[in-house]
Amino acid sequence: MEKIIVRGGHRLSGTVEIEGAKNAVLPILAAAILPKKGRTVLTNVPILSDVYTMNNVIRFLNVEVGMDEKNKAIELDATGKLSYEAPFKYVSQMRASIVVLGPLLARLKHAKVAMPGGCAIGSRPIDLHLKGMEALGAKIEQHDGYIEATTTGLVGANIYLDFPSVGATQNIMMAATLAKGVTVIENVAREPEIVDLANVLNKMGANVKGAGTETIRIVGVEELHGVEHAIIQDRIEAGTFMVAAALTKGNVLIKDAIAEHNIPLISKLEEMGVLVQEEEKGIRVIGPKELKPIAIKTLPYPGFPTDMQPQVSVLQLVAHGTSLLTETVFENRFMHLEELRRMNADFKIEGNTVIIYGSAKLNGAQVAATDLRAAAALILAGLVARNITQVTQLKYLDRGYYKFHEKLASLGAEIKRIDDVVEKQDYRLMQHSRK
Ligand SMILES: CC(=O)N[C@H]1[C@@H](OP(=O)(O)OP(=O)(O)OC[C@H]2O[C@@H](n3ccc(=O)[nH]c3=O)[C@H](O)[C@@H]2O)O[C@H](CO)[C@@H](O)[C@@H]1O
Ligand SMILES: C=C(OP(=O)(O)O)C(=O)O
Repeated sequence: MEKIIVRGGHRLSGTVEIEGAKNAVLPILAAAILPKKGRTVLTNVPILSDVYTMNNVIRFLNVEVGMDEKNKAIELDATGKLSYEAPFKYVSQMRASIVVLGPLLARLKHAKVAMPGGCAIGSRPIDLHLKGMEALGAKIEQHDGYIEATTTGLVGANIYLDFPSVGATQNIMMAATLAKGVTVIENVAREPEIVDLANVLNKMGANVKGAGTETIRIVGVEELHGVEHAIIQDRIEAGTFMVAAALTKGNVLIKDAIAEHNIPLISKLEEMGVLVQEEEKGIRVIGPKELKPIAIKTLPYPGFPTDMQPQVSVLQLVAHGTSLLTETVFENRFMHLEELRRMNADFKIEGNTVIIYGSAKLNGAQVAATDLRAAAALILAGLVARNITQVTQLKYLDRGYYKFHEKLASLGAEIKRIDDVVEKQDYRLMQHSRK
């Protein structure tokens, strides 16, 4: 079994580089289904297991996909005859695969996509995606664990989303690019990743306006063409390193991080006493001697991101005083805290709020990640825990972080990633280095 072993107590310092955003590249790979002409070349692509999974999904649909890991680029060609079915085998590995529904429907008038199901952070229905497709004129049937959508031709419509779902906004936006007439989607998600997708679609020849605001207006076009595009920086990876710096009383420059994408996080870090400076080369984060407690409530963008909630909960655990953490986006995103209890965390869950008692003297323990950001949170806790923390279930970490332990090690953390074969030897080495 692979695990990350970390010995706490080291201040992080130096410069760290951030990858392209997972949550931007995944829908953009789905968008590469749309162009009937030309190749699409994506750069600044993060090398993550989710990206390989999405590549497999669209390869199965007969899109040609060439991944160039060295240059962090992907070349895509969807000009051949495409297939309309995204099977369970791939969709079950990653919920985000549901965003192929809209592009397939737009391009082929037919899509059959396995139901993605929920995950460890809660039930994750897709009713808003389907409502949008139906409004555009698709007939939806659900059978044998699949959603089958057919249309004689999508037609623009006015759509109001009951909740600003990121995936539903992306799916409807992509479907509407090739629909006849005008589509207006209200109460849409406003995340930077939505804006990145809209930029790609517009480069492809679509007419999408308003991305980043509450209303998106799309005028359908006849066809789209391939483009070149560099994926935006990952604000959640950047945020995770900001937390690492704050937690370890460190001084870290997060290179090329975009402050505007992380305003709620930065403002909460400042409230805790962390110094956050925008510099020419990125964002510098300097941790204080003592963190102050804070109240946090997750919300759709531009509110505090749910994808930073587990990491920030570790700051709250060690802050001096009682903090509150309210999760409003997902119904079950506190599982990392139960693992952190093994490390001496003290908190009480009341509905969707956690009372975090703070001033924790975290102790190293063996803990297991339950999802992607839980994995990051447990490793962060290990950075400030006494003795050794061992984190397993790294498949979750690899979904969203590239060389996480190497980046932390380059900043001064005592951290290793090992498998069973070298485990005993490396573990002994770490024990030894302590003496
Ligand atoms: C690949 C990707 O970009 N993933 C992000 C995306 O996920 P994802 O697109 O799945 O998240 P959504 O914004 O759709 O989901 C947010 C909430 O809306 C609910 N909902 C969603 C769709 C729907 O049809 N019906 C419904 O009720 C979900 O159950 C959840 O409670 O946004 C989330 C919220 O910022 C992030 O945590 C994920 O990292
Ligand atoms: C929840 C996340 O991703 P996904 O929607 O892909 O599960 C995440 O990135 O934290």
